[in-house]
Amino acid sequence: MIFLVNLFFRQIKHLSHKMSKPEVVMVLGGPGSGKGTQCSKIVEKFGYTHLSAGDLLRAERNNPESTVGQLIANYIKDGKIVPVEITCGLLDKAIFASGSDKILVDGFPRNQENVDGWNKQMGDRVSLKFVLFFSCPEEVCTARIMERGKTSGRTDDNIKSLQKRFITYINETMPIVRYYEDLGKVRKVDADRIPEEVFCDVEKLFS
Ligand SMILES: Nc1ncnc2c1ncn2[C@@H]1O[C@H](COP(=O)(O)OP(=O)(O)OP(=O)(O)O)[C@@H](O)[C@H]1O
Ligand SMILES: Nc1ccn([C@H]2C[C@H](O)[C@@H](COP(=O)(O)O)O2)c(=O)n1
Ligand SMILES: [Mg+2]
Repeated sequence: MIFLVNLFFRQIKHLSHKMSKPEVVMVLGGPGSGKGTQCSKIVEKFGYTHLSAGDLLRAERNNPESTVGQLIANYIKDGKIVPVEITCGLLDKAIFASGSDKILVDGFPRNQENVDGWNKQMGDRVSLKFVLFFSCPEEVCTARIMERGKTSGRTDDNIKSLQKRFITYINETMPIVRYYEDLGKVRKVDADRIPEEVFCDVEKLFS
């Protein structure tokens, strides 16, 4: 009898675990604020799966069979935000393919269309833990990106694209940070310090 009761509760636990929604932390901040760098550290210390919207878009752009590759290439070079159907579709696929229940969504949502598309497609299927926001002055970010551009091979790591990315960030992404702030979801971290110091604050949010 005790064996059967134990088995029953083990099955319930197993099922509820399978049915629980992946927990998502969205990671926002200006170009070069250190989103990717800090995400790698979170992965290492806390076992999250890191999905960068920019990386997923670049992979899709580089896929010769993609029907939207050229469109993505144009948007990225111009520092504009790719239509949400594409980005959210890639994130959806990657989140559920990962099988992970702890996901970092890096660089998304970047505008109101991203928020609306996400809420519609993913709102009920994942649970938003918080939005990690890296605050960093534009001139610091610019210096970092120009340095990274010497070796990154990214088509948008040049001063012309970067200026456009910053305009997009100020005009379209900052209102989204404020939207989540009003919902009490934003955890702001000063990113204008060495990576290890930034991570000292980041890890407190996950511990
Ligand atoms: N705290 C830091 N101090 C100095 N350099 C940093 C710091 N964090 C990251 N970097 C460097 O700055 C560059 C940009 O960092 P990273 O790629 O993490 O930024 P990002 O926010 O993901 O940028 P993007 O939005 O362009 O993808 C990299 O070369 C990285 O090594
Ligand atoms: N939600 C997103 C995220 C990224 N992009 C495009 C436009 C960005 O300038 C580019 C690079 O992103 P990053 O690697 O810097 O995070 O990718 C987008 O359109 N929508
Ligand atoms: Mg990045």
